[in-house]
Amino acid sequence: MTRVVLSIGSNLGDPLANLRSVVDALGDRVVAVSSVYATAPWGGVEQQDFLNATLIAQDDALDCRGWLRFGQDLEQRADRVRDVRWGPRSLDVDVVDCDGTVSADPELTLPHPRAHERAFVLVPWLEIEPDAALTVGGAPVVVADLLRSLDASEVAGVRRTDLALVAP
Ligand SMILES: Nc1ncnc2c1ncn2[C@@H]1O[C@H](COP(=O)(O)OP(=O)(O)OP(=O)(O)O)[C@@H](O)[C@H]1O
Ligand SMILES: Nc1nc2c(c(=O)[nH]1)N=C(CO)CN2
Repeated sequence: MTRVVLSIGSNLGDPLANLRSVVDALGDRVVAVSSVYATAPWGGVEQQDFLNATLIAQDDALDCRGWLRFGQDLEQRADRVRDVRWGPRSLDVDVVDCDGTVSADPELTLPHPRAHERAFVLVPWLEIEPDAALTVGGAPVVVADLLRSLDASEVAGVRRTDLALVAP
């Protein structure tokens, strides 16, 4: 049994439908789904705002690599084109955490190497797991503390919408 934290995002096509496709594919493996947040683009590329959410899921058979492939398969199904780094995309599925595993493998770095810098990941995560912690630089850090140390303007760029993903 593995328990993962997934960050999902979209700013192309029908972003809400793209996010819903992940919840649908997970089915009863969903443990918790955050609200959907409209977020200002992170990373310096000028583009449309994103919709983002964070999910917790568990599965008896999938290992951490299996979760990576699961996400990549859904990205492909959403016709994701790999073009500009940190640019527009129909669907991005990132493995933020997988059972607390720490790995520097470039194909699957755990925890996700940039999750701790991203309010669009941490704010929704905190909503569904208020005592969440993430390993940063080899030590566990409480997500609420990570958020406090992020640039206030980035946090201010995260706006909760009244759209909600409904878990099955
Ligand atoms: N924890 C992880 N979750 C998802 N992909 C990862 C992870 N660690 C490494 N990768 C690798 O990152 C590669 C690039 O992923 P992707 O195209 O989604 O990056 P990106 O969304 O542009 O940027 P970022 O990784 O900063 O979110 C993938 O081929 C994947 O193998
Ligand atoms: N707000 C926001 N910004 C981003 C996002 C995202 O999901 N949300 N994904 C990116 C690609 O990794 C780059 N920038």
